[in-house]
Amino acid sequence: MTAAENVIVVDTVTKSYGDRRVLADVSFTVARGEILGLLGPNGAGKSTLLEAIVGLRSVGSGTIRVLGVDPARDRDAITSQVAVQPQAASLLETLTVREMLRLYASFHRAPAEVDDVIARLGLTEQTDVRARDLSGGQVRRLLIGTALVGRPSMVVLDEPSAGLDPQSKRRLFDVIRDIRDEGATVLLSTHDMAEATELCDRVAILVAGRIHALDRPDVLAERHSADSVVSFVVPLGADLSVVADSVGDDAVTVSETATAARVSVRTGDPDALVRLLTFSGPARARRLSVTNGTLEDYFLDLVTEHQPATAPTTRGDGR
Ligand SMILES: Nc1ncnc2c1ncn2[C@@H]1O[C@H](COP(=O)(O)OP(=O)(O)OP(=O)(O)O)[C@@H](O)[C@H]1O
Repeated sequence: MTAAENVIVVDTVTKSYGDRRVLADVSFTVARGEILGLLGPNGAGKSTLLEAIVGLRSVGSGTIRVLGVDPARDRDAITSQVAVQPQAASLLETLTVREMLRLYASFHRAPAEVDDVIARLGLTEQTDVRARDLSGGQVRRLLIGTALVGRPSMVVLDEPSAGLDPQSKRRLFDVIRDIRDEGATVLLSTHDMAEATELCDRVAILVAGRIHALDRPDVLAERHSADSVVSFVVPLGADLSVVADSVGDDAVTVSETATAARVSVRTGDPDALVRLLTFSGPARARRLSVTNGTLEDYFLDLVTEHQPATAPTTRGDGR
């Protein structure tokens, strides 16, 4: 990838509020046509970083370039090309969905077709419904529509799918993928590991103001060092000694229902355990499944390792 393709370049950025450091040596790039997800526990610095990237916050040291310009200095270039998902408060509640999107479209030189955006968001039935009469999930989709209607080169979304039902989430993922496929760059923050795994091309994990990992979600999931979990169901009272002898008592967890026992076994060699179960394990083991490390496992590893023990302080006025 050449530097020219990098839409976002963040280089050794540091930011403090008073003597409290909230971003420390943060560096990364995001390419054109890429979806980058920012993951981090509460207070990790995600919003501060997103706001700095769209020029709404200054940084202490380091540089940020978005589409080749300094976002804090060249606000016009940023506002015309970067869409930020607005807050609900910015909706005019007496306007209908179509009126609202037409209004946002009027701010741009070459906006998308409003009815097309409405259809992509799955809001066709609500086209003539006023904003104040929409459900929470519909409002959220409309807000994202206001960001998309200007056909931006880059989109910044803060927890875009929070509060959406599974079907709306799926539709939103499709919309976000579409904008990526059309060549836009998407930067989003999320607390939802499934969303990050499914949607993001790469994920940055921010803990206590530092990026501790940045890679494809499947690569990060594999970095989780813990064992796989092999699960199966056996009849109540089944003899599990051959399993316990092979992996040790501590690795075996049994939860019993009225009719059967679900057994979970942690192991570094799931293949060997599956062979054991197939050829010489407890009789009638069924519903066998193997789960490997997930992005969430690795995320929790990093948080445990790097999160300071003290709780974050409340916000001051250090903007
Ligand atoms: N204006 C401010 N003045 C002082 N401290 C601030 C200010 N804004 C944020 N902070 C502090 O900076 C740290 C990072 O906050 P930020 O909102 O960027 O985290 P976040 O990762 O977005 O958290 P969340 O997931 O809870 O939204 C927090 O400890 C927060 O209290």
